[in-house]
Amino acid sequence: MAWGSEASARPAAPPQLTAARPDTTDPAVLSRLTTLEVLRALETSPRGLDEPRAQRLLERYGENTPPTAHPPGRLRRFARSLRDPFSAVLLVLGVVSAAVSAWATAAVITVLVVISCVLRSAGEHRAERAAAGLRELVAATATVRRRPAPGAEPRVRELPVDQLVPGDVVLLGPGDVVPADVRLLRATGLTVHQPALTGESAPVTRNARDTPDAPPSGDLPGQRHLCLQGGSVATGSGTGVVVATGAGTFWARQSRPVPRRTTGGTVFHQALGGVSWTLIRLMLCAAALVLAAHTVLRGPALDTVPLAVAVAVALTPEMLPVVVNVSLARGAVRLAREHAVMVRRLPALHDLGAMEVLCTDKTGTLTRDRPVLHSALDPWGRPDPEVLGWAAVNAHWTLHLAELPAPDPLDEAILRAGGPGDPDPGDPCGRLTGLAALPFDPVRRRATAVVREPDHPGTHTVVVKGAVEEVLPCCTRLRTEAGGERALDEARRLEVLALAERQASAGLRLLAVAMARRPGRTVPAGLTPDSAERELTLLGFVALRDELAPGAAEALSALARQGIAVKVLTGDHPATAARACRDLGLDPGPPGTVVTGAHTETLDDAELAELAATRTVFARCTPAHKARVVEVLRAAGRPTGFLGDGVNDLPALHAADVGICPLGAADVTRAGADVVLAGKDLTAIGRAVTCGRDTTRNITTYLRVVLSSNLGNVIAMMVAGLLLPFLPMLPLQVLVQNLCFDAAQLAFAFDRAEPRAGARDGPTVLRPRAFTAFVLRFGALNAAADLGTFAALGWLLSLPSAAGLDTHAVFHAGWFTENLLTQALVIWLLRPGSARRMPPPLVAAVAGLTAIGLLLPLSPLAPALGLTATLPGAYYPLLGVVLVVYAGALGFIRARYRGAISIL
Ligand SMILES: Nc1ncnc2c1ncn2[C@@H]1O[C@H](COP(=O)(O)OP(=O)(O)OP(=O)(O)O)[C@@H](O)[C@H]1O
Ligand SMILES: [Mg+2]
Repeated sequence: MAWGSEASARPAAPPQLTAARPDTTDPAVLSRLTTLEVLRALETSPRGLDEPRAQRLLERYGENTPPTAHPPGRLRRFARSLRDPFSAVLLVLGVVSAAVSAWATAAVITVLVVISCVLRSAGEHRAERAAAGLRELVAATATVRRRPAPGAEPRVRELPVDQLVPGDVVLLGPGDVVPADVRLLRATGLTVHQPALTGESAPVTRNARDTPDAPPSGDLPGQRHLCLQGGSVATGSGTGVVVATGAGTFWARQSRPVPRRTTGGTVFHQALGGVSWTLIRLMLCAAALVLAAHTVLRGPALDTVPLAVAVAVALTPEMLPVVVNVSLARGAVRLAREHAVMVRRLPALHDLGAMEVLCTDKTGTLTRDRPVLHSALDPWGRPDPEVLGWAAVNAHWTLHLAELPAPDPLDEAILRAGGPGDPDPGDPCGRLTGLAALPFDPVRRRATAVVREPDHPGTHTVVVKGAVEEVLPCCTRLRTEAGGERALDEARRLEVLALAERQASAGLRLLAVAMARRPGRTVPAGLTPDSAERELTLLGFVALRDELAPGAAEALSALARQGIAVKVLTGDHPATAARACRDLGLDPGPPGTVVTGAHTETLDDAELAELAATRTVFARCTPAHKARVVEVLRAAGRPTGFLGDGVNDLPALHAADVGICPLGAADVTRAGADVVLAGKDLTAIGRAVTCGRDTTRNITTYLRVVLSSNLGNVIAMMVAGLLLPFLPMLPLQVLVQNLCFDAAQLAFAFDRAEPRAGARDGPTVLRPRAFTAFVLRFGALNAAADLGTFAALGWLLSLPSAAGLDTHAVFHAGWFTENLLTQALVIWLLRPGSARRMPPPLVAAVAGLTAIGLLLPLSPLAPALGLTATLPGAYYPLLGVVLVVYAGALGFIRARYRGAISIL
């Protein structure tokens, strides 16, 4: 690349060996050394390392893998899974049982907790492994300058980040993640985002200094001439030498992992927390009720405590964390395999399903960001090739002088069309000399280059290009039709804006180009936007056309069908944005309804939330504007996703419940996104949403089946407790049947929701209220089936033929069998979708429950559990009748409340 070889022409510091090599990873040492000393210590130069030496250094220092915390061991993971509310509550119940000497109850509870924790930690381990595998697929690269052989000319190339070694010279540009600890050699307008390192959320300025500032406390992140691993470039560019990699970096030495985006507080965590606490409250109420009812009826008795405990345990969906984890991990793996969508944070899958609004960036996401030149116009709208020439001068010299690792697509298009950067086509070999540059940044929306023209000795020529609304206020004059200049009065200004509006409405991306010649001999020291970008003469515009991204229109219409509102938040001109929306089939609203970033600043959060609820397009947004729109939408209670590719999208990506980035996004955007689309087609978003919804639906089905059947049991147990002179089911029996049911429920994690053709589709969130009505209805039905069984058993036991049978044991065995069989029926019939097309794990669960229900009371284990082996033969036909009636009623209610079953 040209700017790489240009830079290499500068004299290099000869590599010298020092007797005692200072340790450049030591903050105290590093903060003392000059740039030259650092280069010497690392035996490198601004021309970069040669490949053979880099190989040797790689062997010596090892790979530059970002330091991650040691993956927790089995025991740690097990201990961690004890921390979830269900395990904690169960453990308390176990302790209560032990306190009243109900040892069997305490033992079964312990077994339940252990099984759930083992399964959960194993599931998490597998999910983490899968996620790590996916992360590798989106691993980043660094731009380095290396020489193929010791004497050869340096070349700039992309290198996997883990191959970097101390001494490598890296180029940093907007959107790059700082790949290692770097001492800057050059920097232009460089600002780095490093909230995790300094706690500041705004980007911090970085510049090259030969002699470092004396830091007050040896605090590396505060030093302006260093870019530390974990930061990312917000604007500008820089070249630096790697001083520490892998375990030697600042972060590794803090023995903390490079922080990722915070995961707490998303829809998923709130939803799961809400559901868990609702259930825990329900469970405690039920236990208290059982205790109170039995005490009132029979006076205080210690044996009701284990029963109350058993009821509480029976109501606890202790497998919920396991089912949630396994379902999410399976969904993520399926998305990766079938649709090339990487879910980097598993709960994001739930949040995708919950998403009600998707905010998306335009350029690079809905459009391809491969602009091609359409026209170059003077301020009056007539073709003028000279304007393109000056735009190319600006693009060429900002690239060169700022040493950007890669040109921005707009600059690339201008350079492709405008040649090597000289406005005079008669002399294309570059008579100009670049002096200084202020690279583009998304807040200023302009780029400036200062050059020297041989025909204008003693002057500097400032060339500015950027968004029309940003360049125009810097202009005081404009080119006339005759090639002269005149003052830019208010009337002209309005005319120019109207021309820009017309061009933008045609879908063109428009850049204004302006210049000024100012006296000056030397390179302007300390070039600032204020000093350079003023009193310019407007030369005209370059208009570029960008194609729509493949599949963007289909993706948007699929999202609309899925009930997701799409909003476009772009840095581009309102009219260009509105036109792109129209071309994509998204209604931008009547003319004048595009909201601008500047306008959002005049509104408070409530006003902006109101506006954001109804408007579709937000244009001329800075990164902060984008993030604020996302924040107010979220604060209004609408789960919000953000889809974007650029460094200007990062704050919004972090602010959203789910951050999604398309293929080809900047490194830092990929690193910050929860979901990465690795395929070309944007329609994968719709599929990811469907997968998220299916996963949530599986979890909800699990909760509904488990809770309705458990609630039924508890109601039946309480009613029977009031009617019978003995405990309707012994605590141990409650727990054993609970254990069987738990095992069967794991199958829900393997359920595959069926295509919901024609059904109303919408965002899915785990919401306690969403299934309370369902659970009550089906719970009552389940209780009715239990009570029917009690009646049948009561009648059988009153017959003369039953004389001599152990009434309690027969009753317990009869109910035990009925319970497991009704639970099998519930799994079979309450699952959404066709009962005939159940996946094998669910078939196995139904068959297993049936077999245990029928055979356990007949097995040698029965007496130990207080179940008898001699159920009267007449019981089975009666049970058959109860089950058939129950199944019929289930089917009836299911058909009646079809909507309630298939939709949350
Ligand atoms: N290299 C550049 N030089 C000068 N001006 C630029 C350059 N790149 C972009 N601009 C101007 O700045 C505006 C904002 O750019 P920004 O990167 O924030 O958003 P965008 O690329 O237009 O859109 P989106 O936010 O949808 O990706 C652009 O519309 C353009 O007018
Ligand atoms: Mg973009």
